[in-house]
This record gives sequence, structure tokens and C-alpha cells, in this order.
Amino acid sequence: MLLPKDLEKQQNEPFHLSEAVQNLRKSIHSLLGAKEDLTSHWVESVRFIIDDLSTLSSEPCSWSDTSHGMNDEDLEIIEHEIHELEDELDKLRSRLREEDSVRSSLHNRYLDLKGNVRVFCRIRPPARKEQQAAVVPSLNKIHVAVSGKRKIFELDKVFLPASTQDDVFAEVSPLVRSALDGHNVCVFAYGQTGAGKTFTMEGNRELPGIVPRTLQTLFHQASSDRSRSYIFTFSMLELYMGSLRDLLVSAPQRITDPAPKCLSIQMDVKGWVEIENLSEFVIKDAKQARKLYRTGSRARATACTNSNEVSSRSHCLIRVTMACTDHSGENPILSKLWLVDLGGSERLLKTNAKGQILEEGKAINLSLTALGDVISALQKKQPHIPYRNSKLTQILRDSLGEDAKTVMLVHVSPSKEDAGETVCSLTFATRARGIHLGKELSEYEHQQRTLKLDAIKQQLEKHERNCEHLQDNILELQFLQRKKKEMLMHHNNLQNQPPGVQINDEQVRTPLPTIPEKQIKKRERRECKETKDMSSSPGSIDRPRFMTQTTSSRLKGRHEVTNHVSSNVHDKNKTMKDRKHKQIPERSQRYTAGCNMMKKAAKVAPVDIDVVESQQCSEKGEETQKVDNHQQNNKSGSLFAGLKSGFGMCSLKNVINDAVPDVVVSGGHSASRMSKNQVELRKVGTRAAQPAPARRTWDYGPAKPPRRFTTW
Ligand SMILES: Nc1ncnc2c1ncn2[C@@H]1O[C@H](COP(=O)(O)OP(=O)(O)OP(=O)(O)O)[C@@H](O)[C@H]1O
Repeated sequence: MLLPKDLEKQQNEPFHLSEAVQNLRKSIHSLLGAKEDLTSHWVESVRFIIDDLSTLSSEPCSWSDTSHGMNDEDLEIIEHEIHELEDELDKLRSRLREEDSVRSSLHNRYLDLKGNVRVFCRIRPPARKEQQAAVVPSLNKIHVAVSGKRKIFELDKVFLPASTQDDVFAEVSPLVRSALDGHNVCVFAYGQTGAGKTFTMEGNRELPGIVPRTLQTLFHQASSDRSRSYIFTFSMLELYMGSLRDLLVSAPQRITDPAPKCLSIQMDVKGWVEIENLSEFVIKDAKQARKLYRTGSRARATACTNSNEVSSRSHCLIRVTMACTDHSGENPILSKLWLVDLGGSERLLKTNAKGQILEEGKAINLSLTALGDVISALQKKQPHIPYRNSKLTQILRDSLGEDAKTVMLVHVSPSKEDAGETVCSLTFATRARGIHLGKELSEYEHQQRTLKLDAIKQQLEKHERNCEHLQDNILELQFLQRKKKEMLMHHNNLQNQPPGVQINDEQVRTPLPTIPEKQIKKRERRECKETKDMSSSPGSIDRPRFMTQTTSSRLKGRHEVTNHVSSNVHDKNKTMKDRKHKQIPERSQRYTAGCNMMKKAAKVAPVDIDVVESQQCSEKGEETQKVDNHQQNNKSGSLFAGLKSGFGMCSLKNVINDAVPDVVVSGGHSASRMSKNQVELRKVGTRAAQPAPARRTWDYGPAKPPRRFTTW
């Protein structure tokens, strides 16, 4: 791979350099998700550096030549091109949305046809002491020899002892896409103690299991999706002896420590199940999620049993909730992904369990039976589904239905000693599959189904390719547009230089003055802290790291910094001097920061208010304008957040001016808050010149009830 150092050497060969940078971009992009330590954030940072390099390389003279010699006509052409690119981008985005919705429905049809509940079997490799095997697997059948008889079980697929974690995850990964498309998903690991459930779900450092791979895939797919943005939250709990325990809340250490809050299962009118008091963490990348997972795993109840030295004595449930929004940031679609490592299903007589272990075993078996009953009733489309029989099925109620997708991984031991357990587990699996004796598909039906599946798969692949192609086009146009904007910005910077300041060639050639990364991070942290109030207001969205820090926004941020503050932000004295030099009083800088924040908030929840009434009385010099917002979502939240945090009039003015082109709120207004949903703007001036203050009232309608997502 080429290093930036090498690229620098080639600066005199712009053609090769540009090509090299493009290649580097591609290889970095393809590396995303390939290795564990290449997080999306890391790749984003490298991409950012490369973008800088390509700005320098692909048009080496563009900055100096064009910026120096640009006249009004050139500027107009560039502005026109920027608008054209924006139109083109809008068209591409809407085409991407259409393509994506076709892709999503095809993907769903494909999974529906395969079966909403899919049951797989994984056979653990035999341990050293296990000599005689009792199971003979084939592609989707498994023969078990028990008490001199042979029993045959049919499943969707059988994973042999030599199957890898990759093989298993290949069957689970389509469900991850489904979850991102807005469907609830459940992945269960079922089986007797010591059959390999935890190995499949968690794996180890060398062979990561379903949980770490799912988290990685979620973030990888979400970050490459240009048409939507996501917010992920992570929770982890266990169901131990019939009671729920939050695994991400530390247990009280001392007698004086408060007891953990009691978790209770709630369901809203739409059937969305929520667990009251369960802690929920916003996760911004897979690393953060894995850290939480490790914390939760350590807190799990385990014990040494006859079958497993570290046997899990509870059901462990991991929940990843996704809120997906399109570019408008409104009407998020919520979905849940459950990854469940069930407690070991064991015949208590065989294990000689006593005391606490016996009680734990009983509790596990009771809830497993209830789970089997629910899945079986769903498969048979029975009118009554017995969700209430166990806490496990109550929690998973909204994720085990018609629209949800379920994968059950039944784990069995190959050993002859465990043949009885294996038959029990496979009976459960067959029941969950809903295929009963005599109800299997005929050969002809099977063929027809396969043909249909192949046809859908082909269509799906075509639409996936189309989506990828559109995403690439969008990226390219965004890059082009950004470059043109940078040219304009650079030109404006040159124009705004105070007289007497000499611009040397070096300055002109450097499009982005280097601000130390530390300073940028500090500024980001400060802004994050300042916007925290706003983002916690109902309806506002706290974006994941990969959403908040796109390359273009970072570049934009850097330009904003350089416009107002000195380029050398290290040097405090120099910054002060520059401020003085550029005649930007500190207060107005604070206001500008406020405006930017408000604009950011408005971007998350666009302010869309219309003037519904406008009167002007020329005699009195008064004007009244009633402004109404039709969508009544979180606009008042954004505006009042701005007022509350002290940015006051300037922020309000900017947001209203941006949102309503006909209304110009000048600096000569004052704002006062009349009620919870109204702001009154009053013109201020000398009493003699203005006998009566003009009034404008912005009515934001009733405050919106808090959104479910933010109030958990
Ligand atoms: N496919 C596999 N490949 C290699 N080792 C495996 C495999 N499956 C299980 N093992 C090993 O078998 C042992 C028991 O597995 P594991 O702890 O995952 O069982 P379990 O079903 O989760 O048991 P419990 O219900 O008691 O928690 C572990 O040492 C694990 O590493």
C-alpha cells in the first residue's frame, strides 16, 4: 500500500498521484470491516487524510490559479455548478431511496420464502474422552442412534463438527440486514449444557462468535448506507430463576449501596415491548458495543456442573435497538435485534443436580418449554399464542411474530452418552420448525420453491448492485461539490484578508490550514457538551460517531474555525490578536457558535414554519405576522433549547430566517418567551422613532409528547 509520505514525493506528477490516491481510497474502503482493529472511525480518519491529499493532487493549480484570477463570471459559473450538482445529488438520493426500498422488500420476500423461523443444528466436535459418536449428519438431516433405534430429524441445515464460525455466521448475517431494514430479529442458541452455545454466540479471541460479528456487521452496513442514518443502543440482561437482572448495572458492593432497580416488562398499545428500568447505552461503534458485552458477560451467573466447568445458569439476552431515519431525520423506524444465549436444556435426573443447581435447571427448563410452545403455536398459526407463560416469551413477544425473523441454533453433542439429550434437543428443533410428520414438502414443491428462491436472489443481487452503484455516484458528486465549495470559500477568504496582509504562494496552495487534531477534538467535545441539552430534548437525535463526523462536515468545521478564529489555534495570544484584527467581538463569536449549533439542530429536525397571516399598517408603522408550524414536531424543542442555553435572539433569528424566506428578522428585534409554545419578537428602536413596537408571534402549537425512543 502507498503511504502518504510516498504520495507527497509524487506531487510533481499529478496524474499518477491522483490515480494512486484513488487506488488508496478504494483499498482503504475495502479494508473496512475486514479486520477487527480497523474501526469505521479509523478508516474515516484515513479517508479524511486521503481526501486532503487528493485535493492537493488532482488539481494542483486549481487553488492558486483560479482563486487569484477568479472574476465575478467565474464565481457565478462555480456557484451554478454547485447548484447543478446539488440537483443531481437530490435525484440520485431519491433514486437510491427507491432502489433501496425495492431491495429491502425483495430481501424480506426471500427470507419469508426461506422461512421466518429457521432452525439449524450445530454438532460440537467430540472431546477427547468422547469415543463413540451417536450422530450421523448429512446436509440437512441428522441420524441419532439411541437405545438400538435410529431417529432421523430434518432441519434447515446441519453444521458439522468441522464447520467454522464463518459458516455459521453466513446463515445469520441476512438477518442483520433485515434488522437494519426495520424488522425485529431473534437469534437463539439452544442446547444441552456443554454443547457449544456460548462458543457459537461469543466465541473466543481467535474465533469470534455471532455476537461480535453481528455488532461489526451492523456498524459496517450502517456506515456504508448513504440513504439512511442509524442510532444504536445496547442493553444486556439475564433471566435467572424467573427474575430479570440488568447485566450492565454493577451489583451493590456495600450494604449502604442502593439496590438495583426492579426490571418490569411493559407493552405499549402498538405492541412494542419495553423493559422498564433496563439500562440502555448508545453505541457508536462495534468496539464500544463489544466492551459493553464483555462487561455484561462477566456479570453472568455461571456454575460448575457435571457437564460444563463454566456452565451458564441463566438465559442471557442482548438487545440492540436501532432507530433508522432518512435524510430528513424524521419518523424513525425502530427495530430490535435480540441475541440470546439460552441456559442449558438438561434432564435433571441425568445430571444428578441438587439444591441450587437443581432449582436453576428447573427454572431454565420451564422457560424453554414456554419458548417452544410459543414458536410452535406461531408456526401452526394458532389463534392463541401462549406468550404469558414465561418472562422469556413476554420479553420477546414483539420479536417472535409474523413480521419478525428468528434463527434457532440447536447445539448437540456427538457423544453416545448424550444421545438422549440430543434426541430431546432435536425434538424441540423439529417442533420449532413447525414441520410435522407427513407435512414435509413434496419433491415437486421443493423444486418450485428452489426455483422461486433463485429468481428472487438474482433480482435481489441486481438491486443490491444498483444501490452500490448509486452510492458510489453520490460519493463522487459529493466530493466534486465539496471541492467547488472549497474553491469558493478559499476565494472568499482571500477577499476578506485585511489590507496589508501579504499572501504568499505557500498560503494559497494550502487549502486547509492545519489545525492540530487535538484542538479539533477538543472543539468537537466542547460542541458535543454544549449540544447535549438540545439532543436530549424530545425528538432530537444524538447521532453515532460515524454520522456526526463525515469527512465533509469535518472539512466544513475546519473552515468555520479558520473563518472566525486564527488558523494557529495553539497560540492563545495569536488567536486573541486575530480576533481583534478581524473585528469579531467575542460575544458575536459566541452567537455565531450558537447559530451554528441551532442550524445543526435545525438540520436534525428541520424547522418548517409558514407565515399564515401578514398585515402591515403603514400609518402606525406596525406589522403583525402570525407564523404557524404545520408539522408540530420538535421545532419548538430546538428553538427553545437555543433560547434557554443563552444564545437568544441571534440563534432564533437565524433559524427563522433560514426556515421562512419571506420573513426577515433583523438584528433590531428582541425576543421574549410568552408561553411554552410561543415566542414573541418585538422590534427595538428609539422610542421617538418608533411609536409602537411591531409584534410577531411564532406559535409552535402544543408541545409534542416525548418520543418513546428518547424517554427509555
Ligand atoms: N464448535 C466448537 N469448536 C470448538 N470447541 C467447541 C465448539 N463447541 C463447543 N466447544 C467447546 O466446548 C466447551 C463447552 O462449550 P460452551 O461453554 O460453549 O457450552 P454451552 O452450551 O454454552 O454450555 P452451558 O449451557 O453450560 O453454558 C467449551 O470449552 C468450548 O470451547
